[in-house]
Amino acid sequence: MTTAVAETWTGGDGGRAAVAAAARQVVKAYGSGETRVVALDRVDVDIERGAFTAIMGPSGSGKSTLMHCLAGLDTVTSGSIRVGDQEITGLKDKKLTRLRRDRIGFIFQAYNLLPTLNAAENITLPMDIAGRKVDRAWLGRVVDTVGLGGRLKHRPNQLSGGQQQRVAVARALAARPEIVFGDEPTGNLDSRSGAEVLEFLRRSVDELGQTMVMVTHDPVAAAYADRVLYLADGRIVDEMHRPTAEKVLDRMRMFAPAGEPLRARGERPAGAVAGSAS
Ligand SMILES: Nc1ncnc2c1ncn2[C@@H]1O[C@H](COP(=O)(O)OP(=O)(O)OP(=O)(O)O)[C@@H](O)[C@H]1O
Repeated sequence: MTTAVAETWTGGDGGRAAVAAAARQVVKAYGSGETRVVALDRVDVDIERGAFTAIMGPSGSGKSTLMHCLAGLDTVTSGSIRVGDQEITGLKDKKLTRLRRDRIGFIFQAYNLLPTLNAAENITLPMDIAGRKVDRAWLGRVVDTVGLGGRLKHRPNQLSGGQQQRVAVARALAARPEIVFGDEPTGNLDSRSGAEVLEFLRRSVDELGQTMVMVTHDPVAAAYADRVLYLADGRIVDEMHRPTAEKVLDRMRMFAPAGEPLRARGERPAGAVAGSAS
């Protein structure tokens, strides 16, 4: 299988597209001549609105590239990307920047919080910079959902890693983006803090109706999603609905290149130093 597309483009959600983002025949190649690398090879995918999608696959299979192309962080070599109803392929930098700012949220492995600002200020910073009014009622719900109520006046260095990542999650959700993309959002956290953050991501989908897309290597993390897409050599080779960690691990065994060690949360490949595993 090389496609993961929905049967219909729009649903009954008041005319809003049921598909939050889509890729059609997307090719992304880096370099040229002998050094040309095809990171995405004619990928078709629909990201369902209001659902939690995980993207998995071996190292180098194109997970981050797919996420970056869907989020307008990178351009495609050919094919097209839509966010909602808008074709973003070919948009000029300024328009892409505005689209990312207004419609997309990001959570990265590094929390990227400003050390001099407290949690509340970090959460509203992107909106303050954009000159957007903060919707206090919504912000209250987001803060409750990620469980930060008592810590809003704390600076990042007064918070644990898990709490800092929750601030980053709240920052991503605060502006009510159409989609939140996470690149290994729990990659730097111990399993307990990671589970907390994943539970908040799940709640943001269930209770706030957020659309979430997460790149992960971790079958336990992927089990929080509604659907897992598997990439190999730049193609979508499989997908799974209602995953469990065991089923994801079994599927990973099927697709792991010979000799590549499989990792579950907390396990690191031999010789890796803490924090270096991607
Ligand atoms: N800027 C770049 N220049 C050249 N090649 C690149 C660049 N970015 C990615 N690639 C190549 O594209 C392929 C896909 O990379 P990508 O980072 O998307 O994989 P990934 O599945 O996210 O890997 P990992 O799990 O290791 O993060 C790899 O072969 C990678 O070396």
